[in-house]
Amino acid sequence: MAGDGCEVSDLDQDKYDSAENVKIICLGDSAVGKSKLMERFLMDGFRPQQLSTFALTLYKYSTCVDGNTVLVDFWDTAGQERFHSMHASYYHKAHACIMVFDVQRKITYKNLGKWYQELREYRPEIPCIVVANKIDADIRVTQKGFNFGKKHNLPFYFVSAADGTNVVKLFKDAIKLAVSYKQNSQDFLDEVMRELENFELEKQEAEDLSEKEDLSEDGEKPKAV
Ligand SMILES: Nc1nc2c(ncn2[C@@H]2O[C@H](COP(=O)(O)OP(=O)(O)OP(=O)(O)O)[C@@H](O)[C@H]2O)c(=O)[nH]1
Ligand SMILES: [Mg+2]
Repeated sequence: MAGDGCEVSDLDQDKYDSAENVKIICLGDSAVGKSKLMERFLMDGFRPQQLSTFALTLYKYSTCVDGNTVLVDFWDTAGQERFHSMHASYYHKAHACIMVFDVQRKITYKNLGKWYQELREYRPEIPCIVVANKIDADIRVTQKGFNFGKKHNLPFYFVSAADGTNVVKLFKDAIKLAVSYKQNSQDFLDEVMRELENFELEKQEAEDLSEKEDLSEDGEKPKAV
């Protein structure tokens, strides 16, 4: 992405502290359609960027929420989810999560519990939307009750990356939730992290100061008369 000035800060998590940036992550078993959903939503203007070191793809998207420009980074994984565990940095400073399962494979629905548990370990309070993908394969699945959403009090959508059903709604809602989370949250972990960062800074300052004092003491030793 030459020339747009983004390359340096792409993985600079501090940018998510600024008001206009939000980070939305996607979770779920391999092959449930996470990437296809993102591609379907971003088709007109998506700019995939393969960062092989981190094995993830960032999709950048700019939109307007309540009259303000919002830059969204959608984070998509490239394979690690097969091991049912993501690197902590994937969750770090995320503002919303889209959690996907495949209506054709029961196991991917069963595994939502594991994904949700891991999500909550890192991000106890961010909004999370549960998504039943591939409904085009058999529309009758929409008659079924999938209780995971209800059980955890999470919004639930039937979607299809293949024919586009509900995809725009899903992503627009996810962005709104991410922005409102960012504006209103008093996420306990965020607070703790901020406190810890301040604490580290203060500690460092104190150490620097005492080093200086030691030095000046050395330099001003009373001379023997
Ligand atoms: N019928 C149908 N197939 C879909 C749909 N979405 C994705 N697929 C297919 O499912 C397969 C997996 O889709 P991906 O988007 O690559 O899945 P993923 O979750 O990103 O998989 P990993 O990157 O391995 O974690 C592909 O063959 C897609 O064509 C859908 O809505 N309907
Ligand atoms: Mg993928």
